[in-house]
Amino acid sequence: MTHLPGIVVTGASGRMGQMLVRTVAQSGRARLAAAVERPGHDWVGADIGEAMGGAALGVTVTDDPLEAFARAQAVIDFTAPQASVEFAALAAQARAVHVIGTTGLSDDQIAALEPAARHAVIIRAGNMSLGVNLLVGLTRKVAAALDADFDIEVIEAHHNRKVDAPSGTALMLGEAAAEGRGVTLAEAADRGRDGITGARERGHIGFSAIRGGDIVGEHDVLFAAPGERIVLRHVATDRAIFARGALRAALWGQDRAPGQYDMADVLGL
Ligand SMILES: NC(=O)c1ccc[n+]([C@@H]2O[C@H](COP(=O)([O-])OP(=O)(O)OC[C@H]3O[C@@H](n4cnc5c(N)ncnc54)[C@H](O)[C@@H]3O)[C@@H](O)[C@H]2O)c1
Ligand SMILES: O=C(O)C1=N[C@H](C(=O)O)CCC1
Repeated sequence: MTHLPGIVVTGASGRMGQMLVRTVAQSGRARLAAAVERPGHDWVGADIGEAMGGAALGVTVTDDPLEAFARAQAVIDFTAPQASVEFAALAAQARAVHVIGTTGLSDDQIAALEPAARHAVIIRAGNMSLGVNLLVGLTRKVAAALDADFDIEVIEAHHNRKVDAPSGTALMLGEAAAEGRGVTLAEAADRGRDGITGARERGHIGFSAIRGGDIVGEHDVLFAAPGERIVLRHVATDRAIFARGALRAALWGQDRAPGQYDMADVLGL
């Protein structure tokens, strides 16, 4: 029996789920303790490695999250908003670190995580990559240095299967821009322009979302003023960057005090 921390991957058949299964299994720093899918999914009962089209990994896909979480030290969860809220309560019951990559949570769903965070570690971020988390800091800094002559626009592009907009990353970047400006994103955000919108309002932070093909994730923060523009850009070309960040978070969370954390905490930014 190995003493490496056991990790459960939820949503194991998904784009991120499969990347996480490979990342954990090949890491040498953790072991894949379980793979969870929703009840009724074709993969439940199959070996996760074989279901992914490769060699058996000796881990059978289960639809019983609590039983799986109870056998592990951490849960890495890139699924869907309501599933992540439910998993937070179960992970807290099992005292497992819960790493949440799921995006698109409503304010109420985010608030619903708080009871679980009183008993266990939750690490949640709309983007787990090092590059984006550095870009968040740069965005805050540039926004603080510029006045409202610079219109701020966050432009994001993702694959055609993505269900939420703006992306979690775009919202992180928007929050950072708002913080730099000394305003709240709730008061400054301009989302979903269509039709006769009127001229752009000074001080607003705009969002645009592109969806197409297999784009992994691209984000620009545009600062546009009369006579000049600054563009801060991150381009993801491989989902492995998110999976590596999530595994790093799961290991970092071991032995931390219960509470809610983000990737800036994990990366020491
Ligand atoms: N934070 C980040 O760095 C980051 C990076 C990539 C994707 N994401 C987010 O991760 C989420 C998943 O993205 P994806 O592209 O892998 O989606 P996907 O649709 O390919 O995968 C989601 C998986 O979750 C499973 N699932 C849904 N409800 C479930 C439940 N109740 N129990 C068990 N499994 C359940 C689905 O069956 C599916 O296999 C999205 O919210 C996406 O925005 C975040
Ligand atoms: O593929 C996705 O979905 C992604 N979601 C995150 C977001 O919403 O920002 C991170 C990038 C990929």
